[in-house]
Amino acid sequence: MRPVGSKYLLEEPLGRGATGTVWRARQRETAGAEAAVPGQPGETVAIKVLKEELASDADIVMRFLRERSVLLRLTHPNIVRVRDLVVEGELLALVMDLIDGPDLHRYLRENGPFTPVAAALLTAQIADALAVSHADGVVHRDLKPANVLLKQNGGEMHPMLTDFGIARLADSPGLTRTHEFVGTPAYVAPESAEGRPQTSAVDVYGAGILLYELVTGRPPFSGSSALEVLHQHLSAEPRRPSTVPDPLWTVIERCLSKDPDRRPSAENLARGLRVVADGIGVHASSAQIAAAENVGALLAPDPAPAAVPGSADPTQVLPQGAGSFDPNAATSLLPHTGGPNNAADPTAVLPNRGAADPTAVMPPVPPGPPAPEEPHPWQSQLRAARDRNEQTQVQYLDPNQDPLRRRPQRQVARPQQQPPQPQRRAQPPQPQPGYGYPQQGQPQPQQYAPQPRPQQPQPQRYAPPPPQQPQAPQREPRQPRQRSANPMRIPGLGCLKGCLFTIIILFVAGWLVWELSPLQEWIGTTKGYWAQLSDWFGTVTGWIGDLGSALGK
Ligand SMILES: Nc1ncnc2c1ncn2[C@@H]1O[C@H](COP(=O)(O)OP(=O)(O)OP(=O)(O)O)[C@@H](O)[C@H]1O
Repeated sequence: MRPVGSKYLLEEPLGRGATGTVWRARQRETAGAEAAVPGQPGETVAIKVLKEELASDADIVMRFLRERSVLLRLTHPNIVRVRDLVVEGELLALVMDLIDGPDLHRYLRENGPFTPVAAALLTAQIADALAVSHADGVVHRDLKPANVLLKQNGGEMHPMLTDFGIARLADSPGLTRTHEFVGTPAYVAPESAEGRPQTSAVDVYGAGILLYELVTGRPPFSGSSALEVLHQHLSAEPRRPSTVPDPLWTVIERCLSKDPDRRPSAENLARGLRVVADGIGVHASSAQIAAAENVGALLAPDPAPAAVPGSADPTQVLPQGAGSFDPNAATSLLPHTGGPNNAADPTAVLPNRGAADPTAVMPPVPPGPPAPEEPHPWQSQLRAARDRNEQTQVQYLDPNQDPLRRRPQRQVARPQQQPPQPQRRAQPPQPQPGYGYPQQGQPQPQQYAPQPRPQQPQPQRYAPPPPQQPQAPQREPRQPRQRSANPMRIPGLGCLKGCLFTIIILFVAGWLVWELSPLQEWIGTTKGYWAQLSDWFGTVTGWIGDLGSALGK
């Protein structure tokens, strides 16, 4: 079991998509105030761990953080609730409610098409969810059966729309800087394929495709390549199956209109579908049947559709050759350069000169790409989020501020240990402001920033400790020691040397006394010491007298 942040433990993978892997996970402890749902220890959740290539893209990480509030605030009975966002090192994860049930793509594959009534009622609930998110300015942009989870409520199935905001994340400049488009070919609205301005009407188009697929078992447009599918979205009309009642077909046709302004708003779509469901059921009254036949009048477009910022580029052209496409796979990932298509993967990425910034409601990205070496404006927020989620951090602490080092105050307080400091500080500053020795009272960002950028605070908590080597040349050269060349300081060595010296002196003195004094004779004759001394004195005196008389002659 792998921890995600300090609050969650991944238990087993539930499924894998283009943008990441969804895991069943368990809450270890209650999440903090930054989570929309704090949760209880032991609670089971679903966690979507975004792919490494997304998590390592700075733009996507920033977008993820910016969209935190959007993702966390979207609540509706038909929207899978996002409980928390985790940023941990290079890992980005969305913590969601765990939905017990299959996704709609799998359900369709295993059980075949829905009845028209069931399809209308199920799509009406999805339209409810879209209406709420569109009112909040959020466009899903990747509506497809795989993103609808079927929650089992007793015998009933309750559709829950998921992956809000994920298409917007994947469509970050980090992935689209080579002009790609993010989407799933079978569900892409014509204006998205063409790179025209996109609005919430793209979700209504996706709902129309989904509705068609629910009643027929397959999406309306298919082909041998993604490009072929996209061309059909642009120019082909959907073929009407004989099993689809007139009123339902009216709704599908309006949703699949090439002109986004002709598509109903999500709210009107939900209302229209319920009227249709009532009118085509076996117990429908004549009034309900008549209302269903007039459903077209209910399908008014949205007067103020939510826009997808940055999606307007009339110069958009379709890619030249986008690889093969498996129409039976509900999802597909197309390479950025339009190479071969891997039909097993979900969300498609196709060349597109528009769709650069899918952020719908959050503050726009500052215009123009930042200089590569400049810190991203959101970097401090990213750092803060990472700090909050990371379990353990080793952080550098200025020795002067380390309470463990400061504790033995006796040493710090000694006045005789401080004198070299004022001398060093009095020296003129070095011409390398970024790497100066950390001094108390100076702002931290300047101490550790590799480049002097006073306006933009640098993350400092995890900056490596400032190198100490540059300080060494500033020290005063030490005077060579005069007293000893021995670099080792042995306690008591001076005392030992004094003792040895005394012993040598005593030895020499004793030897002189032994040789020059009458000591030897005295010991040999066993005389008394003073008698021997007076004999010796008499001998010396006599010897001096003889010497004097000899000199006098
Ligand atoms: N909240 C959830 N609770 C339970 N299962 C989930 C949850 N979210 C996703 N899953 C399961 O995980 C699988 C993978 O989900 P994911 O959203 O990554 O796939 P996808 O929609 O096919 O791909 P993508 O959206 O990335 O293009 C889904 O098939 C679904 O069954």
